[in-house]
Amino acid sequence: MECRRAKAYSSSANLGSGFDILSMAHTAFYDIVEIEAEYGKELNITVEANSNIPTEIEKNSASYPVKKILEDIGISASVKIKVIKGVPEGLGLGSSGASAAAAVAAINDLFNLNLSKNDLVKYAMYGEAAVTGSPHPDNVAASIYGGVVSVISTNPVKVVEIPINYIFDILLFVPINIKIREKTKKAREMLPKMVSINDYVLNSRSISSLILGFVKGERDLIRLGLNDEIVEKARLPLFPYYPKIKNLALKYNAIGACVSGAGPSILVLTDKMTDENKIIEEGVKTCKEFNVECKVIKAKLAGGVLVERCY
Ligand SMILES: Nc1ncnc2c1ncn2[C@@H]1O[C@H](COP(=O)(O)OP(=O)(O)O)[C@@H](O)[C@H]1O
Ligand SMILES: N[C@@H](CCOP(=O)(O)O)C(=O)O
Repeated sequence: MECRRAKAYSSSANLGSGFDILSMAHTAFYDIVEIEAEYGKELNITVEANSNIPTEIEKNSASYPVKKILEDIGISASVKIKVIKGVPEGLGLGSSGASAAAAVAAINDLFNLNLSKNDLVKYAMYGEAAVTGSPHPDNVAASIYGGVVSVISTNPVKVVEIPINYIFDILLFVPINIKIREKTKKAREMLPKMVSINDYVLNSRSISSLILGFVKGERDLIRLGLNDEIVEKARLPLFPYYPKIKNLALKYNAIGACVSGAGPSILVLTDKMTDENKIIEEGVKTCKEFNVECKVIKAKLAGGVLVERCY
């Protein structure tokens, strides 16, 4: 039996106004997916996990993309998938996406499929569909590519890595006593069907400012770009402490702050001009005011998914 082990990092999607477009992989957490397989008469997949995630093939974000790949290519095999969760679920840290990213990379290597990174993203999106009902591409793109990515097309999938020319650190406020079942699915249902032209223009300005800020290495543009008028506002009941945390992050000169994915975690970008200690101290107090216990995780940008043989 051949076996591959893949490691994929957590991610923060959206980055303000880049809903379903932008995402950043970070070293805060990672998932490991191990896949063992041998050719057989028919396709048979089993999945086990070290946490309480669904183990039905079509409901787990690691196994569903594997099934899709093997069916499309026409491979009959007996496949055992082991998901070792490191990314906590339902906190806006791309947990389902990290498993999906690791799973597609492992199966690609195991069967020598030579799928491109964009193909891996395409299949990993089935993992998000399995979990939220909609195949959002941003988290899986970041976990597969690493760094900061922009998904500029989904049909066909095309992901662009954004060159980062400004050095920053990452702080994540992660609420540890909030558990919302099917959080991203619910958060997507909160979104408006129509947006005003005014909000559309403001968001377009923000996204262009953020991308240009990263590329040109200009702090002010990144700060201006980390804003959103549409998605974060519609979802505010999921993270009522966010405006206060964002205000104090800006007060203590963070580069900027936004909701991490669909929340409830908050992403703060910092640099040497930032008073990180104050942000952490006052941010944790702010969470408490809302009866939320926040753990603060310091992280850096992470690389893309890695695959090795299991021994
Ligand atoms: N392999 C997996 N890893 C993490 N969550 C999974 C996985 N498979 C299914 N799920 C389900 O997906 C949900 C978490 O995904 P989601 O709501 O998108 O949050 P997030 O991606 O922010 O962690 C949970 O309900 C979890 O049970
Ligand atoms: N673009 C998606 C991102 C969801 O990220 P998650 O980490 O919260 O699952 C959305 O905003 O719905």
